[in-house]
Amino acid sequence: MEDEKGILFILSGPSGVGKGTVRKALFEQDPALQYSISVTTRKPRVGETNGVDYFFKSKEEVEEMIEQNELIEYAEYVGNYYGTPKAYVEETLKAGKDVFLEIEVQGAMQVKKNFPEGVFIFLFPPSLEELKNRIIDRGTETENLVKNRLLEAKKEIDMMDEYDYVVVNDQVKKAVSRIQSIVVSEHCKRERVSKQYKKALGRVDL
Ligand SMILES: Nc1ncnc2c1ncn2[C@@H]1O[C@H](COP(=O)(O)OP(=O)(O)OP(=O)(O)O)[C@@H](O)[C@H]1O
Ligand SMILES: Nc1nc2c(ncn2[C@@H]2O[C@H](COP(=O)(O)O)[C@@H](O)[C@H]2O)c(=O)[nH]1
Repeated sequence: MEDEKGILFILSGPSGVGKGTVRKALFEQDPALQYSISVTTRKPRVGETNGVDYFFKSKEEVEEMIEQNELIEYAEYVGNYYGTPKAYVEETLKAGKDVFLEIEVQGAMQVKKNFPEGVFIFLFPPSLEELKNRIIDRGTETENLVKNRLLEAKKEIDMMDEYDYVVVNDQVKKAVSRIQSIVVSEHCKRERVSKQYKKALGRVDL
């Protein structure tokens, strides 16, 4: 279906649940999927690259992007701005490719207003204890930031009913397989109603 638009998938869930890990594993399996790189005012972590993990920006630069309406959504999360550049998402969907956003819940709720046709997936931890251990073991946050992220996590989990799908990340492989099923299912749904698909059937004399 070449001139069909791609599907926008929104993957969210609390910090440390494994969104990045699962998304990277999913993309290894399906290189056709496209990742929307966010802007952030957070400082890069060891091993993170500008233009790969994030576009690292100053507060003023992100505020200018907000002012110029260049972001689909943005949020202030634990002291930093995070946002999704509009142009990349719109152009990639228009080109018929599926786009994944990996964003927190406040931002996801803004996307829901502007892209109600998006597919909203909430990644869920096996337990809060496991979530805490994953953030601590990642070793990227100070004790205070771990605490703040866990406080946000509780609020985020309260919003999970707003999502189309909830996927438990007990094991990365299983979570990837569940998301792959969602991607396939959403494509089937749209092909079923696609005018082009009906046209492609052609006519036959009975
Ligand atoms: N299924 C899993 N089982 C055990 N550990 C996991 C699993 N998924 C991810 N992890 C680990 O949990 C930690 C957090 O994962 P990751 O950074 O992908 O989370 P995230 O949701 O993207 O976090 P953030 O929102 O803070 O960026 C990492 O150290 C990762 O290796
Ligand atoms: N609303 C948005 N949230 C985003 C975006 N990009 C990432 N995120 C989320 O922020 C938190 C913290 O990320 P971290 O890299 O500092 O651990 C996490 O939940 C990310 O998914 C975005 O563009 N908009």
